[in-house]
Amino acid sequence: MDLFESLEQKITGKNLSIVFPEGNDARILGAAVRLAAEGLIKPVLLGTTSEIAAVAEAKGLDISKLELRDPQTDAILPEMAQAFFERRNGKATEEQAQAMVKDPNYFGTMLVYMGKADGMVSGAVHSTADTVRPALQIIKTRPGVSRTSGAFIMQRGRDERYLFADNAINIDPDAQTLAETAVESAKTAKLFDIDPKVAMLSFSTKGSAKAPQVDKVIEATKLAHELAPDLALDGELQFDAAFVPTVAKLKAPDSKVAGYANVFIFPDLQSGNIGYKIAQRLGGFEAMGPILQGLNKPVSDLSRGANEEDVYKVAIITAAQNLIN
Ligand SMILES: CC(C)(COP(=O)(O)OP(=O)(O)OC[C@H]1O[C@@H](n2cnc3c(N)ncnc32)[C@H](O)[C@@H]1OP(=O)(O)O)[C@@H](O)C(=O)NCCC(=O)NCCS
Ligand SMILES: CC(=O)OP(=O)(O)O
Repeated sequence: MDLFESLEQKITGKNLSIVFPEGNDARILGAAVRLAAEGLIKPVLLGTTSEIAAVAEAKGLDISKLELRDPQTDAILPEMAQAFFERRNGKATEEQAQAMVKDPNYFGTMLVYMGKADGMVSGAVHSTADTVRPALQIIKTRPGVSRTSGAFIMQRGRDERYLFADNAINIDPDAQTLAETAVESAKTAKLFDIDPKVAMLSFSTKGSAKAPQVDKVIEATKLAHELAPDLALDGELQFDAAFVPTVAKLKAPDSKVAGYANVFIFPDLQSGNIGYKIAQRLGGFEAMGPILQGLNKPVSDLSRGANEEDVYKVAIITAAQNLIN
């Protein structure tokens, strides 16, 4: 079955609502109208109603099925500011809380935190840092996960599909963060009908190079095995050893994962972010994400290079994350 047919089946009838803080962006508006018309999710768009209406009119879109909320004037603001103040627990004053919840990314994140929406999709206009920081501060990670990470589903054609992580969040992850990223990525992969075989990537395969950066991946592999003993996972592996069976036979002949990996864990954000964009722009893969993993509730960032179709797909993925979290 096609990936999106499968995800759509999973969310149909669940009446899940997704909040879009960038409500007056034409790509967001187009995707939201389509999602509502197809009855897949209930979109909640943030922004000034007149501005959203003007963009919709210019695009010829009917926004009658969308819920619009203005973070500057919404009646929930006092209750939200109090909930924010309590959640920040000494890290914001009451005055700061009242001001911060008017920011669309904070307002949207608070709707999710307060159970008024089932997920949030932002980042078509805002940077990753501005998009995800409210989620890190308010929604926070699930028990057992100390750091959230960002994954991409990489798809080419109908059936060729891999999961890459972390391509978005942790700049220089330590071994524990890498291990958690690997375990969370395997869970995310299952949502996309990938039977996970996880490769811990490096510039070294099984001791072929010596460096502190390699030691980190070796340690992360050990920790990941401890966290998830039944998971098919191996490292440290170069990408060719992880992916190409003939190379795997030469470089890692005893590995059950090498040559057949479909979940790739990058050792740092330089390699991860560069790696996914090369596969996307040179390799012809569609890159869906970044999907934030390990949070208590689903929040997704978008690349600022995203188009309307990307927004549509990331919203469906975000809604579907409710079913694994
Ligand atoms: C994600 C990112 C914005 C966090 O940076 P930051 O806001 O400066 O982080 P801080 O250390 O000030 O932490 C802010 C809060 O988030 C939490 N946090 C930070 N990183 C976290 C992570 N990976 N997982 C969970 N929580 C995290 C901190 O614990 C802190 O919480 P607190 O305020 O309740 O104590 C930063 O790591 C970043 O810029 N990453 C790269 C993003 C990027 O540009 N990617 C490329 C394009 S996709
Ligand atoms: C994920 C990512 O790289 O986002 P952006 O292109 O917006 O920096």
